[in-house]
Amino acid sequence: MTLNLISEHASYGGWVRFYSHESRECRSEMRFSVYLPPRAEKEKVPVLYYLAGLTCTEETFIMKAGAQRVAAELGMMLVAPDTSPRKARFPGDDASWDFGVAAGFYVDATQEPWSQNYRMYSYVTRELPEIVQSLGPARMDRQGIFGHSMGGHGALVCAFRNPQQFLSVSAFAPISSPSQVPWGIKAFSGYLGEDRNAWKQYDASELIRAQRYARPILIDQGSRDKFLEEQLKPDLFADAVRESGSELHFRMHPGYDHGYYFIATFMEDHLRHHGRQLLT
Ligand SMILES: N[C@@H](CCC(=O)N[C@@H](CS)C(=O)NCC(=O)O)C(=O)O
Repeated sequence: MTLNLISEHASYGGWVRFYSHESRECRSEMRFSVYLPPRAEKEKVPVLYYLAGLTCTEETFIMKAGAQRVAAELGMMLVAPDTSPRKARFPGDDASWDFGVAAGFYVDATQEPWSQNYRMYSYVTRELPEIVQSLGPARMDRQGIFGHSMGGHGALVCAFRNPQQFLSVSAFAPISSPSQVPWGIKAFSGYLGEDRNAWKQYDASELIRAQRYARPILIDQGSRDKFLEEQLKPDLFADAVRESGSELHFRMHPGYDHGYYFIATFMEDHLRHHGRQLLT
């Protein structure tokens, strides 16, 4: 596999890098961004994956979330993949912003034609970590994952299904009960088909109801998020967590909306949350 360095930019004493490569799982070009903290020049560091939301790219997080300063201080590597394949094209894949291009929902699609390339779950949990390992300075025994909205859903699912791999998890405004909200129903019907049993493995509420997650889960939510009532429904997830006996730190922030001004405000708290699990 050839990794193509698209660009690099000095940042807080470390490096922001953008890469592209031919993906084994997605069978087309994929892109991701990386932040290497200064400490990575001298020793291996923990790695924290960030999954972005609908309409986002591998640039959104690294440009808007303001995570590099604290990642540099803590000595944590950041990795943010794109939200879907882009070069594999199918009819209707850009007809709406909540399905198809930039809306991969971090699942392995089973329905044609999406199943040919839309394999974001395997990409994030298997292929991307292999690539990260090949970069050199990542401690692969210290991986965490977080994300926003569709990416918050992805992060919770990846962590709950792979608790040995991802030792910490958090989310901003996640779609945490996708089987019960319009965004999730549309995506899962299209990518996974109509059998709702197949949806459970990608539904954070269903997954946590069936197991106790051993580490604290941090979720931040803005009260003025226009998607809160219809798409996010954090109460459903909180109920499921309660049933499982897991530890949820859910914070509702008055006045904040769904966007990156909200995310940037609480980014430091999330990085320190992951640092507490990973920097040991
Ligand atoms: N296009 C949508 C908004 C999509 C949206 O809010 N996307 C979120 C993730 S679900 C995001 O992070 N957008 C990128 C940004 O805010 O920079 C709309 O018209 O309401």
